[in-house]
Amino acid sequence: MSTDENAAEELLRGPEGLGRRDMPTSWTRRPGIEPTPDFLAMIDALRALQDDVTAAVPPPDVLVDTTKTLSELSERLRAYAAPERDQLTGRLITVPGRGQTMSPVLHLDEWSEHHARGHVTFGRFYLGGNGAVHGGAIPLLFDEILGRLANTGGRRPSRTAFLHVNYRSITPIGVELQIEGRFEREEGRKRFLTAELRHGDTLCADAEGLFVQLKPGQP
Ligand SMILES: CCCCCCCC/C=C\CCCCCCCC(=O)SCCNC(=O)CCNC(=O)[C@H](O)C(C)(C)COP(=O)(O)OP(=O)(O)OC[C@H]1O[C@@H](n2cnc3c(N)ncnc32)[C@H](O)[C@@H]1OP(=O)(O)O
Repeated sequence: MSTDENAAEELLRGPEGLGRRDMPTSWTRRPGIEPTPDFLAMIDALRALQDDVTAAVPPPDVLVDTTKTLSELSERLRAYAAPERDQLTGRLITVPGRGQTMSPVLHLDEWSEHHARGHVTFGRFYLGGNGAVHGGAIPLLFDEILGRLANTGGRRPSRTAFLHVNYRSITPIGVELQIEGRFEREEGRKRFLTAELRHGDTLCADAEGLFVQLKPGQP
């Protein structure tokens, strides 16, 4: 088993981890819906495509061909569109990246109810300019790690009320970065969390997030 598969197993088991039993049902995999290796392979291929499209400067004939193929693929998948409750992308919380391609794949190496540590590599798709990750992509990653921490440990569901991000130095694409998040404190429905993103000894960005516990019936 790979480290990620082990991590996914632990995530399911708990007891201290970001266990599936701690998650509100609507956000977890519904019984009977399992991520198949084929589905995850499709997501990996899409991630690679996003990176390749970003970097490519193809000649006109290749462009025409590629566009035709992409349109055909869209049409083919559209026939299998499911309602949100049955959707797989983004809901596979035991799989690094959750089976989605919006944010980069967050690999969690260590976690508890109050702390999480992991690593991530932003691909070419996330390039802002001059080798640096786009400033809008970094909050995606912070929301991911803090959102998980805010909602683990048997806590009731919460949503991000604010996410303050400080960009301390450029965040390079194509290299492994380290990320760490902490559950700092709770005041009534308010949960305060912090996180840092580092490249080696360099602090790239840090964040403070407020997550507010939802009241019954709040979407
Ligand atoms: C259902 C979630 C379950 C998650 C399950 C996780 C498992 C999945 C695993 C892996 C995924 C990882 C990734 C996912 C993470 C996702 C999290 C997101 O990104 S959510 C999308 C973005 N956020 C929104 O769309 C919120 C939109 N806003 C709202 O819905 C409301 O404004 C809400 C709920 C945040 C608060 O509204 P009120 O009406 O319930 O409460 P009021 O009274 O306004 O605030 C309560 C207290 O909070 C303070 N507060 C609220 N907003 C504040 C702000 N922006 N700044 C400062 N204080 C604020 C208020 O001043 C108040 O404080 P005082 O009790 O008086 O001390």
